[in-house]
Amino acid sequence: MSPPATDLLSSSHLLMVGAGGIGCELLKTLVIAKATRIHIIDLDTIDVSNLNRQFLFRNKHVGMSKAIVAREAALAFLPPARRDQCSITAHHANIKQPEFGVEFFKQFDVVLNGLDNVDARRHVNRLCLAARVPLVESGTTGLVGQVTCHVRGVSACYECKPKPTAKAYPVCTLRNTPDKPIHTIVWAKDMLFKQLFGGDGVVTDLAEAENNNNNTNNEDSNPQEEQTNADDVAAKFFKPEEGEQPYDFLVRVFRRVFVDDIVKVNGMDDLWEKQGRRRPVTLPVDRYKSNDAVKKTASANDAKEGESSPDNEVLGLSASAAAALGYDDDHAVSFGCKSSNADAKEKCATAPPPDHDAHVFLASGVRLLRRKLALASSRGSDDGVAFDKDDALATEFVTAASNLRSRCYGIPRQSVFNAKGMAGNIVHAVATTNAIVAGLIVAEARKVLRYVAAAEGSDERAAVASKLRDTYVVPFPQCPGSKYCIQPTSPEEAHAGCYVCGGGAGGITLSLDTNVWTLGELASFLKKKLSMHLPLLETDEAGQLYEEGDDLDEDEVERYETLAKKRLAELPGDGIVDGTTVNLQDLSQDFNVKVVVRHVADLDEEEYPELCIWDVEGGIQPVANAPAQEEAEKNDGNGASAAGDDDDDLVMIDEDIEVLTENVQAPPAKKARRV
Ligand SMILES: Nc1ncnc2c1ncn2[C@@H]1O[C@H](COP(=O)(O)OP(=O)(O)OP(=O)(O)O)[C@@H](O)[C@H]1O
Ligand SMILES: [Zn+2]
Repeated sequence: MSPPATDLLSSSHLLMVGAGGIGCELLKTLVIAKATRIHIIDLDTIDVSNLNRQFLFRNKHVGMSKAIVAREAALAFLPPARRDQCSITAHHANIKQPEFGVEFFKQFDVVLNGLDNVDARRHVNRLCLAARVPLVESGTTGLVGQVTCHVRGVSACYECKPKPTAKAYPVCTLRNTPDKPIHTIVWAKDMLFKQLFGGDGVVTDLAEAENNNNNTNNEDSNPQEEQTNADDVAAKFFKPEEGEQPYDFLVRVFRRVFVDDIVKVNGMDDLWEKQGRRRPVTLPVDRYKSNDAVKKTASANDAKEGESSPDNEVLGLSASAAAALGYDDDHAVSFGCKSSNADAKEKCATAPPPDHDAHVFLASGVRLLRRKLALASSRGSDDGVAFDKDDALATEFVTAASNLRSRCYGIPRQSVFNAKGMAGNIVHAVATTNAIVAGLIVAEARKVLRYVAAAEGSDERAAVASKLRDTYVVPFPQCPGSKYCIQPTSPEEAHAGCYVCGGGAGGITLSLDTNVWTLGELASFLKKKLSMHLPLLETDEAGQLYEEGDDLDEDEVERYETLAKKRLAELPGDGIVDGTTVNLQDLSQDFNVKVVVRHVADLDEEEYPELCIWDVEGGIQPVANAPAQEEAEKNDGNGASAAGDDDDDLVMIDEDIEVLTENVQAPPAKKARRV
C-alpha cells in the first residue's frame, strides 16, 4: 500500500513552472497542503498590473523576480517550525535554458505548469516525456479554466491534440483593405510599431509595400537583389534622417501612412466599388501637427524626482503621453474628451474628433522613439522597443495609430482598454478562477503521486490511473441560477499518430512554393510552428543544412547563414523540392520529427495567409478546442467573456457525465451539485 496522499505531497519533489496568476495560488496551496520540496521557475519580474490577483506580491515587490518573491512570501506565512522543513528553490529563469534539460527534470516526481503560453508548455511537455515525469497542466482565461493530466502510458501528452494557433490575417487585407478594428490594430502593432521602434534591421510588411510600388516596371533586373534594395529603401524611410528632430520625423511618418499610402491604395481601382468596398480617405495632417501641448508633451521627460538612475531618460519615457495631454479615460473611444465643459464632453462622447488620436500618435510616438534611441545608446546596440501590452506608451500609440487608420477606412474606433485587449489578445484574468484551478492542480497532483508511488503493473496503479481526471471550469447554461461549473472528465487517450509522444509514428506534410521560400524562412516557420528551441534541420541527401545553438563554430555559422538565404530548390543535394523529407531535431527538447515537403505554386494569400499548407499526418487535425479555449476564442477582445461576467457561481458536475462541448448535449440540471 502506498502512503496517504498528504504524506506523498510532503515527501515528493515538485517542479512548478510559472509563478504568475495560477502559480502564486498554487504555491500557497501547496505549502498549506504540506508540500516540502518545491522548485519554482519563472522568467519574469513583478509588474504593477499583477498585484490585483497575484497575492504573494505587494507594491514594494514591483520590478523584483516573481519566483524569488513568491518563495519568500510563501515561506513567510508558514509557522517557524514548518518553515524550517520546507525547502523552496526559486529560479529566476526561462524554463528553456539549457540547465533545465532532461537530467534536471528527472529529479522530480511531478511537474506542475502555471504558464501562459503554448510555446513554453510544449517545451515542458517534451522534457516531461523525455524524463518520464508526469505533467499536470493548467490554464485560465477569464472565468474559464482547465487542469489536464499527462502521464506517459496512461493519457495523452499535451501535444496529442494540436492547439489552435493564433489567428493570422492576410497581409493584403491588413495593408490595403482592412474592414474590422482588429485589422487596424494588428497593422498598428505588427507593422507600424515594429517598423518604427523595432531593432536595427527590422523590415515588416509595411516595407513590402514599398517593394511592390518600386519594382513594377523593371523586367531585366534580378528580383532577389531588387527586393533587398527596396526593403532597404523602405526601412530607411522609417528611420529619422541625420539631424531630423523626432517630432518632425513622426509628422513625416503620419503623412506617409495616413496620406500618401492611402492615396496610393485609393488609386487601386480593382479593390473598391467592384468588390463592394468603400474607398479610404486621407487625414489632414497639417491640422494636427502644430499643437504646442503635443510638442511639449512629446519632448518632456516625466521621470519622477529622485529617479536618477542611468536609465532616468528611459524611465521618464515610459510615462503615458495621453495622460500628460489630459486624456486619462482608458475606456473612452479615441481617448475621449478632456474638456470640463459638459456640452463639449457629450459631443466628444458621441463623435470624438480625430485630433485626439493624432495628438496621442505624435506625442507617444516621439517618446517611444526617444526611448529607443536612449536604449540603443546605453546598450551600444539597437535592439529596439518590443510591444508590451502593459507598456502605457506602446498601447496608446497602437490605439491612436489604429484609430487614425480606422478613420481612413470608416471602421469603428476603440478605447485604449479595448485596443489593449485586442493587441495583447487578452481576456482579463480573474483571481477566483486561478484559485480554483490551483486547487484542482493540487488535487490531481496527489493522484498522480499515488500513481507514481504504486508498483509498476500493480492493481493499485491501475486503480489510481482510472481515477485521474482532466477538469474544466466552463459555462453551464442549463443549471438554473448558475453560469459556471467544474467538470471532471477522464483524460484523453494518447494519439498513436502524435508526432511528439507517438515514437516517430506521426509526420507532417508541408506544401509550399520551393522556388520562392528560402531555407531561412522555412527554418523560422518550422521553429515557430513546432515551438522548437534550438532547431537542427537536415535532409538525407544534403546532410545538415541549418542549426541554431551557442556552441557553433564560426565556419558553421557562416555556412548556415549562406544556406539560409538560398531558395529551397537551390539547396545542395538536389535541393528541398517536391517529395523531399526534412528531418528536424531539437536536442534541447529531445524532440525529432519528419516533415515531407510538397511543391505547390501560387497559393492564394487570402486563403493561405502563411503561404503554405500545414497538414499533420494520421488524421490529427486541429480539433475542437478544449472548452476553456473555445470560450477564449469566442471573446471578442473587449474584455468581457462571451458568457457574461457578472456571476461566478460554481457547480460540480457528477463525474460520469460526458464532457461538455459544443457538440455534446449539456447534462441535465438535476445532476449538478452546488459547491
Ligand atoms: N518560458 C518560460 N519560463 C519561465 N516562466 C515563464 C515562461 N513563459 C511564461 N512564464 C511565466 O508564466 C507565468 C504565467 O502567469 P500569468 O498567466 O499570470 O502571466 P502574467 O504575465 O503574470 O500576467 P498577465 O499576462 O495577465 O499580465 C508568468 O509569470 C510568466 O513569466
Ligand atoms: Zn502526444
